[in-house]
Amino acid sequence: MREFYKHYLPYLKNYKLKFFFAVIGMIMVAGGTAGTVYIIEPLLDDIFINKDKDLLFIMPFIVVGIYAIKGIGGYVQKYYISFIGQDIVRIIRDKLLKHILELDMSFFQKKHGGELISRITNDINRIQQAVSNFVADMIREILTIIGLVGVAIYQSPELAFYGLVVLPIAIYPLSKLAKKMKKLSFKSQESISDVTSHLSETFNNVELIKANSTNKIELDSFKEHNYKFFKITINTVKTNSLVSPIMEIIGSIGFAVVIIVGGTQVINGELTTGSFLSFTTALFSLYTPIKRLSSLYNQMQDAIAADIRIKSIFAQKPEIKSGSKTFPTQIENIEFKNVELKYDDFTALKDISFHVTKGEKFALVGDSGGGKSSVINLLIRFYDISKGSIKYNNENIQDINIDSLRNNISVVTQRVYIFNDSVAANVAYGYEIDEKRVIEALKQAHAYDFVSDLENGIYTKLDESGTNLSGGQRQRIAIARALYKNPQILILDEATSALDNESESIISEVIDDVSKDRITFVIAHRLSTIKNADKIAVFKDGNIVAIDNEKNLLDTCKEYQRLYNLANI
Ligand SMILES: Nc1ncnc2c1ncn2[C@@H]1O[C@H](COP(=O)(O)OP(=O)(O)OP(=O)(O)O)[C@@H](O)[C@H]1O
Repeated sequence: MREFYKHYLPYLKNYKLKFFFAVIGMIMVAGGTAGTVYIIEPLLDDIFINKDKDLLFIMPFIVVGIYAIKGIGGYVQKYYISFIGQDIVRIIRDKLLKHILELDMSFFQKKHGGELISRITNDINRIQQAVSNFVADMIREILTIIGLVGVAIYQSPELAFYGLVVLPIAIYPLSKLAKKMKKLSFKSQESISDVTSHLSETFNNVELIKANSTNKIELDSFKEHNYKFFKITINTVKTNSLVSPIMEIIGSIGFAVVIIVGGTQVINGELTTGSFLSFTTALFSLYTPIKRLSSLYNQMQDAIAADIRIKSIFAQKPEIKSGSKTFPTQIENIEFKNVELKYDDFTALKDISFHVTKGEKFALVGDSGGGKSSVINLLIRFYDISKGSIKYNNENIQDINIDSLRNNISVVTQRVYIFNDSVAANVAYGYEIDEKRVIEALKQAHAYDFVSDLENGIYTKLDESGTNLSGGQRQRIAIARALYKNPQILILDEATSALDNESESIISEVIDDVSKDRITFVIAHRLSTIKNADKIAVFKDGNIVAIDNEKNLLDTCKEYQRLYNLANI
């Protein structure tokens, strides 16, 4: 718990004034509660027994006054504490997403999107309870306890001793429950993360699920996760609900002793009825804040578990470090020299060497899994090499600033991302919209014809999943987006695979056109797309078996001949 607050206390420091108001509110609530208990004594002894008429008319005002103080205090405390908690959570959420987005691609390959969503939403919500409400509730309950104990001791120190001495007995079972709660909290957070992951996977693959009629399989597997979460939640409720009966049973023992001792004192005239009643009410009222404190402690375990999960993400650091040099203003050449790439223990690229100069189109072909996309991963520095070197104009890739590198490269893949925004915003993604340039890019990508037929032209809103466009149209929007950036390096990774033959041949011409003053990499299974490439690298099992133009490869490279024959069957 100390660790937890060490982590969040610095955040609380920014809210000193708000916290001060909240504490005033808490003091008003605690004072009000103690006051309601205290007034029982004058109510009974002075008004009912001594028949004090003056007090009879003052008392209703006092009662209303005390409750007003308690009510206003409660409101002030709740508002400021919620404000602090929600604001801290907002800041942590932003920080967590910023941190996650800076992590390496390898992190995202290993983590489910759903799990990450669960961390940013569910786990952080659990922390919100702890950083504000729990602190506030704890302070308020402790102040209330102090107030009530004060009243009890004031009325009768001896009875207070008998009434309160039983409390330590409760500590053992309650601490056992707290330990159990901590374990359950971990399980519960893992389980809700499974539920979220499953949901996100289901919605991402809804096409596949519907096309294969696997609704039932998906639903059954979801039901399993969902039921597991339910069971853990019920276990949590069971554990948490034990706090109350334990406290009450132990409390009743103290009360029984008080009845005997206090009752005797009242009968013998050593204690007034009012004092006795005021005391017993204080004692009764005392069990509620103590019960709440213990329950809060249990819920705190939930927040600690969430905090540990969140910290484990904050502890992840990107291994790919940005260099300090800016990307060359004019790219002249790119060189791979004896490059090796490992994904954990698996060597995906072995001894890769090639050289590309400005204006060239460099094609990568080969069987699936040959290593083509891995070369792209290296070009944009999603991964670092384990051997060899990659140079842009004789500058080592590791020395170049990553943002500046990526700002100069456009990648179009088979998987097209369309954002829930206008065509123009989709094309200019990441940059200011310049209407002229948007239209120019759309024209270059042969997309302007169908875009200008849309209801609002380039300002037509597109669906997030791009469902109001055909596959080929989406692909052309993606190509326009890549061209809008006017990149020095253009990478097309199976970018024409969704296009029909006619569109594909148009796009092939576009590629020829736009590749003149930059370096273009093209991966294509359809060899017709890359027939004009200046160099074609033939990949097999992580190696390049030959690099040449199509004519020479057809004459000399058996692997290329095999691919060519397969493509033309
Ligand atoms: N992130 C990754 N983690 C681990 N292994 C990977 C990763 N990405 C690719 N691989 C493995 O590296 C090898 C090369 O993959 P790569 O995607 O580069 O092939 P490719 O030639 O582009 O294939 P395709 O034509 O199917 O896209 C494959 O065996 C693949 O399983």
